[in-house]
Amino acid sequence: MSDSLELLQTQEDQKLLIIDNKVYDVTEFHQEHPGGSQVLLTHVGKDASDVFHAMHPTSAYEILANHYISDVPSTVSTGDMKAFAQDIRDLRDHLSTQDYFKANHLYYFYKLISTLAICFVAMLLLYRYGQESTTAMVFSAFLLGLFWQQCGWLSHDFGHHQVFGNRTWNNVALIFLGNFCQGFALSWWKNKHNTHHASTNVNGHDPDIDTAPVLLWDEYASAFYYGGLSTDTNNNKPTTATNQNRPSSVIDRFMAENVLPYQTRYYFFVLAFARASWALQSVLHLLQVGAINQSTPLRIYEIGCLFLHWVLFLSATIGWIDGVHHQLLFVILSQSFAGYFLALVFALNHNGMPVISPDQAESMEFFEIQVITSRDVKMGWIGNWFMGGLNYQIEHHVFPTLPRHQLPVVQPMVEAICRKHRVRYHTTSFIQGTLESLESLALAQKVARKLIKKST
Ligand code: HEM
Repeated sequence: MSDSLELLQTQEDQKLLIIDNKVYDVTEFHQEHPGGSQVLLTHVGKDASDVFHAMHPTSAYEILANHYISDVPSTVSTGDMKAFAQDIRDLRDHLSTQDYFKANHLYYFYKLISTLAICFVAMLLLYRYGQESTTAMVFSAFLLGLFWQQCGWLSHDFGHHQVFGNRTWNNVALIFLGNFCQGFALSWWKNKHNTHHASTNVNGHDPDIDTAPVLLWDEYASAFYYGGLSTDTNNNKPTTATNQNRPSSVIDRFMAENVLPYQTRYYFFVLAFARASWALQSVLHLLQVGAINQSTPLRIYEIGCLFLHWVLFLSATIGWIDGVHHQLLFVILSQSFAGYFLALVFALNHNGMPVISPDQAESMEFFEIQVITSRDVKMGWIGNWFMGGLNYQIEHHVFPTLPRHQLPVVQPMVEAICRKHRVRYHTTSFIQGTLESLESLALAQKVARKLIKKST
């Protein structure tokens, strides 16, 4: 791969990438890229073949042709990993010809109706008993939290275009489930989530592991965060793709000295705020940046759905619950339940799995990175339902557009290829996976304690 990439060392501002042994110039295109500029920039200067095939419909191939500039000789990274990646590509082609990528619409109809039914029961309870029974109000908050979580998984499927062949319909469903039902601005999520898929667990590029100053997930993050603090004083803070705008402030230092060295103690407490914090970030993103490269009707629909969500949620809370204390309790409980239901699953997907430096990522195959940084979790049917199929995280990362109901079918095929090529394929239980995440927090915390001692 490195031989090919030398061809990409050109004029300073030119942005080139390789797809299927052809060089493309995206210097101007990246700003109008329909998936957003950020995600495309993660692969400038690299071989983007597999990530391109994983994320695009056939219509994108026509646009690609407009940016072609030259061919490169066919040389790829190490022999073993080249063979591994080729086996995964062959499997993808096989699955595609056998229609595995075509969703069962009946399955998704059932998912939609059963998910909306949870909301209906939650609202009915609140409407009928919200004024007289605290237990009913608490149970309603629990169900609403569960509804938001399930909506999250369903919008995730539409967001990856797993359901409809027509991408506009996927976006329409995504915005209904995400913005209207769940209260998240989906443009924010799409941009963040697709960047996460393009550079999973790559330090400084994957926004999902950039959670400082609240949590540090690995020793790189600790070293970077504490290193940044010491260079701050010289106004010389290092920057990466995801943290360019991170403020350097008294708060950072306070967190570094008094909070982050104890992160394992407050980890479970902080999960309660996960949903509220994501919702707030997403609304702010929509107001500041706007919906990414979408048509005007979709933008209006996105903003309108989000506005309606919060108006209806607050109206039901104020109208159907007696007294400010109970109203406040309902808001806090419903947001916290959803926070736990979402974050406990997210933490299992990649936290505690290897974190890769950008230099290492350069010399690795896309599929190799996806497999070794993801974790599958063995669950029964209730667990599968609760985790929304994300417990097949490895298969989802290898084939993001594969419909959820196909993940268990494809799982043994992906595992067999990994075993054949001795690529680490990690499967574990819910509890063991959570303990692994905690261990990585503990390690990062240990490093943080050493670094803060050094800097004082
Ligand atoms: C010259 C190269 C590229 C071209 C011409 C291109 C073109 C496109 C087009 C046309 C779409 C819209 C597809 C649709 O919804 O109809 C799209 C979406 C997208 N692209 Fe690219 N792309 C390029 C490179 C990349 C690279 C390198 C990445 C990842 C690193 C990437 C990631 C995405 C993502 C995540 C989406 C959003 C899919 C969604 O709607 O969820 N693209 N791209």
